[in-house]
Amino acid sequence: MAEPIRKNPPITLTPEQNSVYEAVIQGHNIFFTGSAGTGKSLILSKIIGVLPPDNTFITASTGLAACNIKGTTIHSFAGMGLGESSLEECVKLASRPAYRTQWRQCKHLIIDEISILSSAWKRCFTKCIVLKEVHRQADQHFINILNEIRTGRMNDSETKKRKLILVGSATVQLKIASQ
Ligand SMILES: Nc1ncnc2c1ncn2[C@@H]1O[C@H](COP(=O)(O)OP(=O)(O)OP(=O)(O)O)[C@@H](O)[C@H]1O
Repeated sequence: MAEPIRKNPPITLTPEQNSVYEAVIQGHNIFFTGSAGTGKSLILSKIIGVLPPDNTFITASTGLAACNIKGTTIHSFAGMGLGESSLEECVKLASRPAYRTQWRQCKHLIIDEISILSSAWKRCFTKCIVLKEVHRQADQHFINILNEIRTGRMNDSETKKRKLILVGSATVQLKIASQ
């Protein structure tokens, strides 16, 4: 007889992760971020799972990021090209029937990888949460490297250690390549 398929137990959010989830439930416009492995994707999937699909639009700033969350690009959602025209022209483009319907329907707009977009979005959120606790790996040195890559602040005195790590493990190289 075939073995029954065992499902992994659902992952419980930590208090800092839960603060993001709760803020969304409470209706905040929220920006959340954090270094690699802090659980951003996990939280996002929980949020997507709980918001009503008929009025929630899942988008990202790039096609690749959009694919990862089974969404569309923000540009495709908004219907105003790259949004580089005048305000008047953008409103006109977004008012075309297909886009007007989406905008009217939309009560929750998720934008992944939002930092890539121009900074106007920063005025839109009422809460910002930076996740600190890393769950993917316990190697603090490696975590520091990932954080430095993420913020673009490379520390010269750390370079030698970094090289040792990069040469030492193919897994690490792959992980760095994907950040
Ligand atoms: N509360 C938790 N309990 C157990 N495992 C967790 C928890 N949060 C996250 N993880 C695990 O840690 C790993 C990293 O999580 P996730 O991919 O969501 O992080 P991320 O911040 O999106 O990372 P990246 O920025 O690299 O994409 C995953 O394997 C995830 O299942």
